[in-house]
Amino acid sequence: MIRTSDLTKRFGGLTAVDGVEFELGENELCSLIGPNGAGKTTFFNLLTGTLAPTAGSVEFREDGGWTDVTDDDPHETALRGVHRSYQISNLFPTATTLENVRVAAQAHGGVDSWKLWRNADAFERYEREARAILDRVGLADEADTPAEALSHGQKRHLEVAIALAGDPDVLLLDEPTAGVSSDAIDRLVELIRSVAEDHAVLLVEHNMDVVMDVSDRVAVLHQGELIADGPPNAVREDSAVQEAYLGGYEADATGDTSTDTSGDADPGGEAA
Ligand SMILES: Nc1ncnc2c1ncn2[C@@H]1O[C@H](COP(=O)(O)OP(=O)(O)OP(=O)(O)O)[C@@H](O)[C@H]1O
Repeated sequence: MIRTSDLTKRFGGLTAVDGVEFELGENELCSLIGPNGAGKTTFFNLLTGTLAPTAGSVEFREDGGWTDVTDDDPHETALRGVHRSYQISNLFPTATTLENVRVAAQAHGGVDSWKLWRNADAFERYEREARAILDRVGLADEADTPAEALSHGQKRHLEVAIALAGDPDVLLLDEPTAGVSSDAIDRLVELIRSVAEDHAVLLVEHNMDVVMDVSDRVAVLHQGELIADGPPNAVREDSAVQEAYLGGYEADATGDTSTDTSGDADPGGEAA
């Protein structure tokens, strides 16, 4: 669905993303992992057009061929079907859960979607769409709750709902489990799994139990370079990956999903 060639981003003398060749297939769930500062967020920002690359290209698959979207801005990439959730909450806090999703669905509908006085049915259509999405992400009972009153885990579900409201083909999820309690993580993992059944998903995640559990593929960035890309088990055994990032990680046989490899510099998100 989306691929990069020699994708590079430099900030002054620092190469944050270094010649990355990457491809995400239809309905594939790939996790992007790596230590703090490895370049994961920068890579996301290059895919969505939030940042322009120093070199290389981004292409998106549409109409049976590849379209060069390297110079697209975030609005253009969103219209093509690339949507992301954010590490830092991007919600309207005082608006209800339903309104947050309805506004996102309406925004995707384009300029005419705001001329609701011309089309009385449009408002209801977007609201119906929003309710169906809330149902899918398990927030139907919270439709009238202000976003700020949701639990931390529910807010992460709402962020996924907002991304889904853009009717994406490719979903980029930026640390969706950050700061979420372990019982809420199980529900979030189920949601990620379900979303990946009909979307291509690229997941940035520090919780290795989650990564090993849900991913079809794992890609590893280290100092901006893609040092491994393959099935979870093969990547876990890879000696370069062990050295750069996974040193000491072993899957927890008890199913405890608390393992977090984000390192000391950043505990991986806000408190629960
Ligand atoms: N706008 C910027 N200007 C200068 N340097 C930047 C900028 N954005 C990121 N960097 C640097 O680029 C490198 C990669 O950062 P990035 O945020 O992409 O890493 P990351 O893998 O997402 O880290 P984390 O896991 O902590 O979120 C870091 O050294 C960071 O300091």
